[in-house]
Amino acid sequence: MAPRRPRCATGQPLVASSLRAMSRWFASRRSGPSEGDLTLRVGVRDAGSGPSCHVADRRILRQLLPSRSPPLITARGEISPPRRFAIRESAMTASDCTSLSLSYKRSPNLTSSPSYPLAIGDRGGIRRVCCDSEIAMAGNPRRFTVGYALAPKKQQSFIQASLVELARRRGIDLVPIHATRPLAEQGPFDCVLHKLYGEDWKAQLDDFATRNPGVPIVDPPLAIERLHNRISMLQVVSELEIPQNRETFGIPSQVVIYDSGTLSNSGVVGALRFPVIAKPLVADGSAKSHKMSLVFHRDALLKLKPPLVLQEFVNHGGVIFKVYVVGDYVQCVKRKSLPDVSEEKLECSEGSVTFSQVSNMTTQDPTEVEYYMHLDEAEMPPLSFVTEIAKGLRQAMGLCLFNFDVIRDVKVGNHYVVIDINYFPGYAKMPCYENVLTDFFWNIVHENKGQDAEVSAISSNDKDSRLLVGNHCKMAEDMENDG
Ligand SMILES: Nc1ncnc2c1ncn2[C@@H]1O[C@H](COP(=O)(O)OP(=O)(O)OP(=O)(O)O)[C@@H](O)[C@H]1O
Ligand SMILES: O=P(O)(O)O[C@H]1[C@H](O)[C@@H](O)[C@H](OP(=O)(O)O)[C@@H](OP(=O)(O)O)[C@H]1O
Repeated sequence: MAPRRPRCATGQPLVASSLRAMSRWFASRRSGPSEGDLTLRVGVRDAGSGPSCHVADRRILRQLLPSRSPPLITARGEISPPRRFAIRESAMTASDCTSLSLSYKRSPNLTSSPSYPLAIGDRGGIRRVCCDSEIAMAGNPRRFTVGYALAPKKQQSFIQASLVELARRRGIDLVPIHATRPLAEQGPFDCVLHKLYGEDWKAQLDDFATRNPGVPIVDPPLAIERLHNRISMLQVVSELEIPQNRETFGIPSQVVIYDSGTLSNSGVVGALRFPVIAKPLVADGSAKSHKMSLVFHRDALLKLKPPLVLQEFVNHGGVIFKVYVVGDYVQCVKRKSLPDVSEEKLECSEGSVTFSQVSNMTTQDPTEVEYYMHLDEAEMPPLSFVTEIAKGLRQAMGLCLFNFDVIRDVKVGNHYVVIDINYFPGYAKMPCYENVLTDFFWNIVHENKGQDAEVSAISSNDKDSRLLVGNHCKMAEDMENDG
């Protein structure tokens, strides 16, 4: 049975359930295209407030997304950065002049076809659901090819059938690039996605970029390289100029050690508070680069092998927050991390212990199981806060695909410490990764197509779209003005 028309009476909060009801109802109408590059937008308009703003609360949209099957809803509804999100469940109520709209369209560079408003409210509150469609797509839509060059393990985890299928349905073919054959002989591609290293690969990408100046390479090797050194990696965080209010952030105190002699130099290591974590200076994804030591006392430093970074260990309650960034999309998840080190433990622990890739480890030790039971209860950092950091990092680094690891200093409570940034992390572990990545590819190839044709592919409603300039992604300027 088709859902009943949703209503929200005057004075009621605009809650997720209203939107969910609307979306179910919308889906049941079958009044528009059911395939192709569909974009769902949820808008809210109040009398006199001018153009409708997009609904904003990610929690609302998140609840909408899993309840709908693609392609009717895409994560496109989540495009706005949270600070622009005007509607909060508790902050706004329906009034007689409030209207909610759901719209879908096929392509951002088609002009709007007439909308057909569907009146749904006969008493106050939400008056109408408007379906604005752009269905005047002539003939077969053009298909796009995204070539990917990934190491076998990465390919296996990232290129899931579900991703390939969703992208295919939206007109994007994901095609492997064979590292054993010259890149110039492969293609054509509308975008090249890669996580391969080495001088030969870099030279091939350079050559490809020269021959195909309009084809985005995600991401530029030079920008990625910054993340291969743990000092330059975190330097970018300390250079961010973001107003810090309720929550603050920074990086751990650290020193870089290039030779063994320096490990006994009080002038260099004397300022560090123990315990410290010794991390290989190079972070190139090799097993060696993940091998670390938690060092309790200064004399245990002497057996370490430079080049490395000594970083003060920050007690953080055994929880790490991983913030995944995909262009302008940001998602934060929590994982387990190293447990805190108390003063007592510090005193009775000898030397150092080694560890590797803690956040990906499964827990078997029963005492650990107990310790990590509270992971679920750990409070997440505000999404708006991590999103601001993500946006700052994205712009500063010129990267679209990365995640960063943040811990909360238990001594301070609202101070966060960024400890690691990874290029092209394990996105398949991220909920809804297929939708997020497909939207990302879609935006890249379509925005790029628009640029090629010297046509602004960004409609006045698409202010939060990204522009691809050269091989870098950056936010559209007008986003800034839309806050
Ligand atoms: N300064 C710190 N204070 C407290 N814990 C830390 C600190 N730095 C690292 N850790 C802990 O060590 C783990 C590994 O550190 P880090 O993320 O730098 O290593 P990595 O090998 O680059 O990790 P990844 O597997 O995410 O790539 C973190 O997940 C966290 O548990
Ligand atoms: O393969 P290297 O370059 O070492 O990079 C790793 C990152 O360091 C890890 O952070 C990724 O795991 P997370 O996505 O859980 O952060 C991890 O994800 P994966 O093992 O699932 O691919 C890797 O991306």
